[in-house]
Amino acid sequence: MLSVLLQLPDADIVFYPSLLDEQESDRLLTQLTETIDWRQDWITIYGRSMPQPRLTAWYSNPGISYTYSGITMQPSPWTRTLLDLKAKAEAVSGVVFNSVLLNLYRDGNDSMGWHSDDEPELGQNPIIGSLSLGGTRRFMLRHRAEKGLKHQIELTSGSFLLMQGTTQHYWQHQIPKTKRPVPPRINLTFRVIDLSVRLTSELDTD
Ligand SMILES: O=C(O)CCC(=O)C(=O)O
Ligand SMILES: [Fe+2]
Repeated sequence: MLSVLLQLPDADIVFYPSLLDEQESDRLLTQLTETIDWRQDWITIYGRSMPQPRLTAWYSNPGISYTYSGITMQPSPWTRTLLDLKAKAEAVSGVVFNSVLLNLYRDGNDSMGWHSDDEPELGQNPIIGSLSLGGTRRFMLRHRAEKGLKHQIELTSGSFLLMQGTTQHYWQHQIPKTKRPVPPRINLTFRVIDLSVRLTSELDTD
């Protein structure tokens, strides 16, 4: 499988332009749009409550909830289709994932702001496998300390982006809004949640 290693300091990011072909990607976009248990969460920014600018869903092995930005997501059980996609992501990356966060960007107004995926339960060096389906969106990266260091990559339908090593320590990423008309897009970020970290921090707070 063709892959491109991004030449970025303090990062380990590999891009696979075509994990899935166009026809397969189109079919999956339609199927997942209709069958996933999408939810609209609300977020509070500067004391104001507003709908998160995308729909989300969380699927995982039993008992793995996920908390980020103050939202805790209870898992839905794996579906046949998600398990197939998980197997494909695992085959190229050599990583065994136990969960996936899905994001549905309905149009160019949907987005995800600057962040690192660095919650404690993602472990010391989080491994994240990101599969994109549908409309191409721009994925922007910026170094947290070296402000001039930036990179961007167009996440096309069927592509897979693997982030690992120290990437989340040193870099943030975002999907900005766009005024260009863009078709709907689904992104699946397969993750490895470390349950022992969860257990320890829960015990600590008791
Ligand atoms: O939609 C994307 O490509 C990025 C999603 C993302 O960064 C995340 O779910 O943490
Ligand atoms: Fe992310």
